[in-house]
Amino acid sequence: MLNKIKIDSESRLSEEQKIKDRRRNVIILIQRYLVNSGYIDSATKLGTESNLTLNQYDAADNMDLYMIFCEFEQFYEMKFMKPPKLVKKVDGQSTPGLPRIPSSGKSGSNNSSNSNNQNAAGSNKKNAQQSKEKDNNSKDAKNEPDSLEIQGTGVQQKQQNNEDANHKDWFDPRVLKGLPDYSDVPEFQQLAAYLQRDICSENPNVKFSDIAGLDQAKRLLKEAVLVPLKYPHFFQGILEPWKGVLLFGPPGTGKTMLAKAVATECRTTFFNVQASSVVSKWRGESEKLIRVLFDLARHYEPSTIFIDEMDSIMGQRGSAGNEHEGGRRMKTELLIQLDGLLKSKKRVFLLAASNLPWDLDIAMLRRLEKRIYIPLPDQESRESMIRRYIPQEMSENLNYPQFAEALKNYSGSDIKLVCKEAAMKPLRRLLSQIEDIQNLTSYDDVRPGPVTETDFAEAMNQVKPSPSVFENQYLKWEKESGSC
Ligand SMILES: Nc1ncnc2c1ncn2[C@@H]1O[C@H](COP(=O)(O)OP(=O)(O)OP(=O)(O)O)[C@@H](O)[C@H]1O
Repeated sequence: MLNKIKIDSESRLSEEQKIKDRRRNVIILIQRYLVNSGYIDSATKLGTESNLTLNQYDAADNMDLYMIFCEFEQFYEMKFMKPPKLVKKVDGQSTPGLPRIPSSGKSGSNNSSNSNNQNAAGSNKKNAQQSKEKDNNSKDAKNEPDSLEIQGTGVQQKQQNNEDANHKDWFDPRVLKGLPDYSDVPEFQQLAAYLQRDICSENPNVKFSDIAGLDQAKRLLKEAVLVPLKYPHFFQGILEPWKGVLLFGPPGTGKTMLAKAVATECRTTFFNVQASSVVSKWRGESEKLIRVLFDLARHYEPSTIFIDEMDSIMGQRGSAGNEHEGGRRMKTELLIQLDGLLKSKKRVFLLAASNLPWDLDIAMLRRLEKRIYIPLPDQESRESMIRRYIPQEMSENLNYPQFAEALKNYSGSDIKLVCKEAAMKPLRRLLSQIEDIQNLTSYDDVRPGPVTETDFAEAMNQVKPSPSVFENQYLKWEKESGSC
């Protein structure tokens, strides 16, 4: 026993020593870089402030910071097929936790004293370094906007700084963290790799503002995920954020879009699970898959798990006498995982969607704390969808309110189909004219004509609304079991 304590203590000390050495090395390498670049004052100040000077230690032969950066860039590019983002633009305002360096006054005088102290050799080297850095910076600037951020720790900070930034690369840095260690269970490793590849999606790039209407659902989802991530200290005790939300309603009304908007705007890692395909693909293994799914979501927190068609895996237990044993085990595992989620402090959020909420298992329903009805779009939402898909400049005086009224009972995805069909009509007319024109050398100035009222009316006749026989049933269920 004593021996074990001694070994543990020695290994802890050795780990601590390694960390100290690493920090010392970083300071020394920075000082050497500053001196070589002619920033003598800054190097001296750093030496004084850190109590570490180049008289005590110096960079080893053939070792300098610039070279380390180059090698890191090469390694990263080889591994991820793109250059790393090492620095990011800031807005010049204060950033939480980081003291800002004044941009004038003191630093200006530093610069001038710097120049006094520079020797010729240092100055030459500095110019060479600066031009090399300029090349690199301009290369970086093209690849803006995100910084290299590992583990998604600065979620709130990134939200403030990059609200309008292009979200293209936001997901990759978190994945840099690698998969959890399943070396003792290779089977789980395989499942984790599958989940990461096929289910853990890149930035879905849907904003709440892309979704027409559904204001109450948007408000609630923001309250459940976005606000607690931004202001975690308000959401303690009884105000713990919601962990499980059910979106129910007819098909094609924007449930998946809402889930994607949550993931995009809250910058959470997004796991998009199509329940029926998981069950058929992983028959017999699906309970393990559920376990690894929640493991991964915790690992890459903050995360959103979206399970579509929840009723296909969480139908009432035992109701179908011939229920598959594997299916039963999977349901149980899902309930266990949800219990864990509700108790844990990890920022993992489950969003489930169902067209048949009355078929859901009661135990499951109890764990989905909020149940929100996503109805067919109202007049205003229908009009805004038509305007988005066929904007005024594409149409010939379309009477938008009138067509929105005529599309009552159409879902969002039905409306999209109608608009697509209507927009195809002028294109078809154009294509048939092009076929008749001999010797057409350039298509550059050839454009389809506007969408006319007749085009739209014909498209409406062609695309019928998907039958929504359950509308009354949804309302009844919302009255009895909804919660928002
Ligand atoms: N409220 C909406 N605003 C804008 N577009 C919408 C809206 N609702 C639906 N759509 C359009 O319909 C398509 C399908 O929507 P979505 O996949 O979110 O529906 P869903 O409710 O998840 O359907 P299902 O229940 O069949 O999975 C979207 O890609 C979008 O183009």
